[in-house]
Amino acid sequence: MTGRTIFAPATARGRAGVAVVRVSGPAAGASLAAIAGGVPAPRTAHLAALVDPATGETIDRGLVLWFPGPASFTGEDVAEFHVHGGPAVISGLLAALGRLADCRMAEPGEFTRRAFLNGKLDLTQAEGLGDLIAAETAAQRRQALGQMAGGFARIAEDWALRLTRTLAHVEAAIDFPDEDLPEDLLGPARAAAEALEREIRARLADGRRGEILRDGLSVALIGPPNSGKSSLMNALAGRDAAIVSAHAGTTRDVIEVHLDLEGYPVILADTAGIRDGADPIEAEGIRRARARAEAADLRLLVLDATRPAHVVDFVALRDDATVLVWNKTDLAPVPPDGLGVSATTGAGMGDLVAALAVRAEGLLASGDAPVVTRERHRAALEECAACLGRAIVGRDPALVAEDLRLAVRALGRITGRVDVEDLLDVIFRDFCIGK
Ligand SMILES: Nc1nc2c(ncn2[C@@H]2O[C@H](COP(=O)(O)OP(=O)(O)OP(=O)(O)O)[C@@H](O)[C@H]2O)c(=O)[nH]1
Ligand SMILES: [K+]
Ligand SMILES: [Mg+2]
Repeated sequence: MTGRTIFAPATARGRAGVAVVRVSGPAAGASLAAIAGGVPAPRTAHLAALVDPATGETIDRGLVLWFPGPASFTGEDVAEFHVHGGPAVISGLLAALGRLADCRMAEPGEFTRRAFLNGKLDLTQAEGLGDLIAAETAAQRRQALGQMAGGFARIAEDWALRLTRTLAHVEAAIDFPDEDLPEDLLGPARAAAEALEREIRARLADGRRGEILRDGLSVALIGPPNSGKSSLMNALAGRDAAIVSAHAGTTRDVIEVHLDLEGYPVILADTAGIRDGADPIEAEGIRRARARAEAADLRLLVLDATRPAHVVDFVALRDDATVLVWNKTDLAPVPPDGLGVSATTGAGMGDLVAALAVRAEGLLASGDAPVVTRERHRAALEECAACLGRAIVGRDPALVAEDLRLAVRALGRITGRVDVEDLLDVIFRDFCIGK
């Protein structure tokens, strides 16, 4: 498959009122001429009969749009075909496009890749776009939009520019070693590196809120057998996701449901009841329950209100990230601490959801500040901070310069468009003007 012009459905597979097929590349205009009988005015919807040039058969009547580059999503010439969203219409259009010169099906992500290569967006914005398409809750959508707007990219690029200035000063002094003592020279650079390292470390100490929001907050239901963990999960999910029975030791595998908790995404996990003396299969379930509880961002310790003495068996599992929930309050009063609910009658469920939402907000809300949303960002910032740490204690100007250079490179990888040498050129040009 060759061809510099790519095409692909922009909408999901299946039957739909409308499907959009996008074409990007040098032959995008030619594809409109060949199939829609002409190229409409830029950025204006135009109704046309869409004809397969190979057979002369009409595929559909639909809207076509023309976005000449560089003012398009990819920065290239782009054509859009808005057709009826039936499988035969789409396959007919794709087949017609595939027979045109220079045209081929796009690889996954290729439109966005071209947009990146043409400087339409940086890597964090491309990731934000992916996150927006995957967003299931309002908080995820807000975070993705913030990242698409370039908030995090601006911070990373500002840091990279500051750091490159510092590097330029160190390098300039290395080139003129007689003018200054290394100590005088490295003092300001060290101070700048220290300030930046502090800023980066502060960003990293964010409780991973951006990453957790992307993935969903992991909440585990734990407790003794038969306290009603599965009943509670079903009540929260609004469906029979897990088996409920009066038999102690019903749940063995970890069962997950996805919830939208007032805009925050939650992955709720039901687990095996924890007790001693279980058979080997149940014991494996209990091992999985403990592992999930440990990995969770938040735990709901579910106890049976008719058995308040159970609370002493679970003191070791209680911490700041654990909410105590007394279930079966339709049978017994709520013991002193914790939230009372009844999975059977629904009593207290509203309060439980509200309490969970408050916890989720505390863990995930970031105000409007851009945050680290991926391990990739975190790894780059960690590496940058580590390089700065070395530069701060370094005594040899050449080695300090090298560490600063590596620190800028690490920042540059976040957006994928910072080049140390380019930045240095700009900065040294300023130096010359000043001298
Ligand atoms: N009266 C009453 N019974 C409940 C309530 N919640 C659960 N039950 C009953 O308690 C029993 C155990 O419920 P499950 O949801 O299976 O409990 P579990 O904690 O998941 O149990 P394991 O998976 O065995 O650890 C079932 O008979 C439920 O019908 C409640 O709020 N009130
Ligand atoms: K049970
Ligand atoms: Mg269960």
